[in-house]
Amino acid sequence: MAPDPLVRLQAVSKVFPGGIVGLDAVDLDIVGGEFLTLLGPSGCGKTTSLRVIAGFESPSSGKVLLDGRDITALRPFDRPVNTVFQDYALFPHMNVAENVGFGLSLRKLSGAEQSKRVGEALDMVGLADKLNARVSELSGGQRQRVALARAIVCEPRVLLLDEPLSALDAHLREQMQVELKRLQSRLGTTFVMVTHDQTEALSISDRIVVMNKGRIEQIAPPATLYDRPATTFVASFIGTMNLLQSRFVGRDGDRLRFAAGALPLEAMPENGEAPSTGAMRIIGVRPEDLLATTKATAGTAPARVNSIVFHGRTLRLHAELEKGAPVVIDAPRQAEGFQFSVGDVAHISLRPGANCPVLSG
Ligand SMILES: Nc1ncnc2c1ncn2[C@@H]1O[C@H](COP(=O)(O)OP(=O)(O)OP(=O)(O)O)[C@@H](O)[C@H]1O
Repeated sequence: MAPDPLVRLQAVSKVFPGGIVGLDAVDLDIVGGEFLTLLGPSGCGKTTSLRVIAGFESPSSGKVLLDGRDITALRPFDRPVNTVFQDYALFPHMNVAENVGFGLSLRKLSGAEQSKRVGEALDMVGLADKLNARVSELSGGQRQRVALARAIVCEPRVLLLDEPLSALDAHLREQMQVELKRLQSRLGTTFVMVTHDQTEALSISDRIVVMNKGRIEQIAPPATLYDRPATTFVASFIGTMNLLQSRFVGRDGDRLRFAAGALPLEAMPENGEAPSTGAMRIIGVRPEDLLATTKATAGTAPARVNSIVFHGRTLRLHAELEKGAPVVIDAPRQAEGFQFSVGDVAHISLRPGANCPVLSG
């Protein structure tokens, strides 16, 4: 049985003035202690979801529950929830300790207790030696850490993070991803993060919620989302996925067998159900699950190479199958006999053992 959720969004909709739908009947269970990421393109409803949990936005309909209690009408400051904003929202005229202690000073804690907790929070984010520094003297990464310390010092049940790393350069961002995950594990606090960066979501989260147009497309751990996306939207949003139209031709043990032109495809059964024979379906195939050879053999499909892009250990071929269907293949640079040029015909086949999901919608 699934554990009781810490936070539950129950049929939450948000319609903004002018009839703009921010959220459309969203049901979401957030488990205590997990690192959950809301991922999706601009305008899909990520920030609105976060603001509804924080209490900055009230739903047009539906409920927000915390530990089974209805908190929909509770004001933000009465919720055991804290938010780290994209721009950090630090007070420039205060030093680091004052910024971190600000939330505590609103509570009735002794001065000694406040200093102890500020010290501990700064220690957690590796800034114990910057207690008296001015915010203006800090680097972007250090400001980010101060914002985190300020959010965790009040020991919220849920920490909400709205694109917390977007202001950092790529290198620092990757380092902070590791730190953020480590901090979350140490605290055991539930983190809910918004990002539109799929690499960030995949590397940091226990579970990812993929959103599209105010709705949830799929909720799953990173590997499941990558290996078994449920819909064409998720498949195209997470990594690169070839979407091949294919006709179901029958079963082969556990595998479903499809034919896409001359390229035979195996796919995973969806919920154990096979489509009816002859039905056209969309199959997702990762670029690394396709092989390209110079010679045609049984089971290969010809594709004209339109471009070749250097990707480090692999070369990415952008090619066109018969009838103009685009296909992307990642080929190891060292592959024996790898000698394609733009304009060549590559003969494409499925890597033996590759698992390709059958996608809906
Ligand atoms: N205060 C508002 N008034 C009117 N429309 C709004 C308001 N806030 C959000 N919206 C609309 O609701 C939809 C969802 O917005 P939201 O900010 O949640 O998206 P998002 O996924 O966080 O996007 P981004 O990645 O660009 O921040 C969008 O169409 C947006 O224009």
